[in-house]
Amino acid sequence: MLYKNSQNTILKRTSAVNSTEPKNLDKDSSSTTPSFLSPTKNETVTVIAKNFLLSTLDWSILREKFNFSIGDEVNFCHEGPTSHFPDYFTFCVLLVMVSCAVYQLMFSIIKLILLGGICFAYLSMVLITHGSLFRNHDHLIMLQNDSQYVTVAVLIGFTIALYIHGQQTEATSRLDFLWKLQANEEKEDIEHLQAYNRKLIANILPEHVAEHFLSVDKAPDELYHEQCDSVCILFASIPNFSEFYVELESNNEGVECLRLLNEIIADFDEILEEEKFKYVEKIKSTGATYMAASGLTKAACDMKNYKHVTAMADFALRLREQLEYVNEHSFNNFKIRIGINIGPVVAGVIGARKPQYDIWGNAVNVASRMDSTGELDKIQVTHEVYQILEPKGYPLTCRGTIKVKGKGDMVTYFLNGKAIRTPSTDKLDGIPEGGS
Ligand SMILES: Nc1ncnc2c1ncn2[C@@H]1O[C@H](COP(=O)(O)OP(=O)(O)OP(=O)(O)O)[C@@H](O)[C@H]1O
Repeated sequence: MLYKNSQNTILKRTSAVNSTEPKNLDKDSSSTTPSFLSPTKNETVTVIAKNFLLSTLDWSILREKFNFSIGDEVNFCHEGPTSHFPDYFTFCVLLVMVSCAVYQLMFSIIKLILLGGICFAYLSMVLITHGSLFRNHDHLIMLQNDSQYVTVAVLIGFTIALYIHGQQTEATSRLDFLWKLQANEEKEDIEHLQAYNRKLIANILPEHVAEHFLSVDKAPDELYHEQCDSVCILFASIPNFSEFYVELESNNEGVECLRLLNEIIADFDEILEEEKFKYVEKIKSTGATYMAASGLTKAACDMKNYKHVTAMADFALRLREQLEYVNEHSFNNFKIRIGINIGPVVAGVIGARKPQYDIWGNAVNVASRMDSTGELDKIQVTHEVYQILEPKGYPLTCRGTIKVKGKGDMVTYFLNGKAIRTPSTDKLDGIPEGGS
């Protein structure tokens, strides 16, 4: 049945083609018509045979003959513009829609409006203004279905698909944005934490040691230690603080005493912030004993002018002054006792979870002994320290020989005051301060 319809249509169309190109068709037919169907026979038989042969022609020949462009007048089609390939227009519109859909920064609702607009505009052309284009196309290629409505379905389906895709893209972009925001916040938090950790480590450890521990190429279990040749060590203790410390209900079980000790130690720490004490490093405070050292790094060890030793002497004098100030304001009578020594030490960090920087060596033990065997309100120094400070104008008094546990007899000195530079001689002169 279908074949019959097609054949009829072909017959109709070939007659139409014959009317437009009669010579060519005749030529073609004459060349392809066998001799037993020559015009000398019955005319009706000839026409039937010719039409039969034309119906068996290759589709490509027909297509070649029907290669019309839009606007060509074709007798057997409906009126209006005709194109053999109106699908191309549909494909072009689909491409335009795809180019809108791939634009990621656009809201999906705006995409929908845009796609809807394009779809509406094209469909009004397909259905209203240029409907004949598709109908004629159907006639031209003898389709039984209606390509006009297929185009409508394709376009609407495509618009919906692109809208869904747009929504998914938008959701992904929003998620990406939120993740980026979260990642930035986390990055800032980590940076703050890192800065805080750095500060903490820098407070626990000397700057150069903290740098070593914060460096990435440091092995986790590696022991940090260094040999320092000329370190000036100070021990400062307040022996009568134990008399002051009592646990009573009135002083909150001793907390108020600790509060005062904390203030004293904090004041000592604050003195170290001064530029002139940059050579001095606090090592630790144990109870009412404060321990400091200078010359622990190459930069902080001045072997020419012994600035790290003079800085330590000045620091010891400042500690004494500071305690006097505390006494004045807290109505107490604390007494400080200071010992200073110089010598080689080994510096290192012990512990992993709570690392502690410390120094060890005979020089440290002797410095501790200078404190423990010293006198209240006095700064006792060894002969080595005396040899450095004395030429620099510091007033020192020889104490004589004392017995030091584990060291035997030692000649020690008391540092009496600061050294100042007199403008006339440009030499360092000592000005005694307080003590003998
Ligand atoms: N790194 C350090 N930190 C604090 N104190 C130290 C340090 N190194 C040594 N000392 C102190 O130096 C002092 C002298 O030490 P040394 O080893 O000569 O004697 P000791 O017999 O071990 O000590 P002690 O007589 O106090 O029992 C000791 O009281 C010790 O506490």
